[in-house]
Amino acid sequence: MPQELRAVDWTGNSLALIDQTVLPHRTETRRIRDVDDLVDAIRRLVVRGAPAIGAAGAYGVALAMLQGQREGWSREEVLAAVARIRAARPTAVNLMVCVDRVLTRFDDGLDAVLAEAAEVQREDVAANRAMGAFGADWLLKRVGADRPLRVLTHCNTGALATAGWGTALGVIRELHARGRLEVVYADETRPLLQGSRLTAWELVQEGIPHFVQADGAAPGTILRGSVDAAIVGADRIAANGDTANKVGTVGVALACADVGVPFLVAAPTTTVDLSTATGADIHIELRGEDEVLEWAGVRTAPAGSRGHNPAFDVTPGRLVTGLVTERGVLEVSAGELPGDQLK
Ligand SMILES: CSC[C@@H](O)[C@@H](O)C(=O)COP(=O)(O)O
Repeated sequence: MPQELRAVDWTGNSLALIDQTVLPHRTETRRIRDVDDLVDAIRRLVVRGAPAIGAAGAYGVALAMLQGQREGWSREEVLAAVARIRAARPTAVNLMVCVDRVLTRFDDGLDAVLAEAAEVQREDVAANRAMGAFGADWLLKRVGADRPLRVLTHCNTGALATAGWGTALGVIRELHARGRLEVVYADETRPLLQGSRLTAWELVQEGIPHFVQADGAAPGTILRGSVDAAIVGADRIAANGDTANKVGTVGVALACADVGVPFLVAAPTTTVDLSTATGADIHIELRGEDEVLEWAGVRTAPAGSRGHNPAFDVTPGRLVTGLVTERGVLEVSAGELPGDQLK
């Protein structure tokens, strides 16, 4: 993928989002000018991935201000619209953190808000680049093999999921750039296929060798010894290291722990939520039943079945071998995260 690709971009008076619901078959950009359309885009995963929805939320403050100017909203109405953006999805803490950060410039006017949102975006790309280097260094040392590595990843954590480059996929891209990557096992990521549609698309753009596999294949692939490390992203990391990420992640972590394969979480410090004590306190988004009862809009489960569709699961901190942030790698399985190193 060309590095310039931006999942979230500000055009001057609107937000341009690459529509991730139609990839990889079509590359289309949605122009968003209204708060309702942004909330809908976040909920339907037109824009998705914790850092990318953080960036969209940051620009969403400017969007609400502009819509407020056009439609004569009061200050309270603009702030209520911002609150709706902030609550569009509950699990990824980046959305709340980025909206709150940009809101601190609200009283300084639109230009100040836009400058802060642009800074959120710039810092995210820089954090991803740093994580790529730290994660690759750590993995090569930890695995200690003098051959290229075979890594497994779950969901999509690349340029599409961030302001640019990627978190876990950024580490993978860095390994590839260093000539130290043999192959990626990309879990397809049921039910919305972020792995087979989005990660595989990014890997094809980058010329990175990969297999797409069913989520159910992941533990077996790890137990067979075909994987040197698993690398995933995160939507929220609690103070004790418990990590919410796309549903299916915890099975990967359990298999890695069983065979002693490193399980690495790559996430910027904006994903770390020290005010949430443990994973049990993380609000896990429950999505519509149809996403699991249907396939491409056609009902597959029998009439009478109910669907259970949590979008995320929580991997206990004890199963996380290392947490890569823009500051370096923390080995977290020993217990509580050292908060002073993360904020
Ligand atoms: C760098 S993205 C990290 C996480 O946000 C990612 O792994 C994930 O779970 C995304 O879920 P999604 O529902 O597609 O927004």
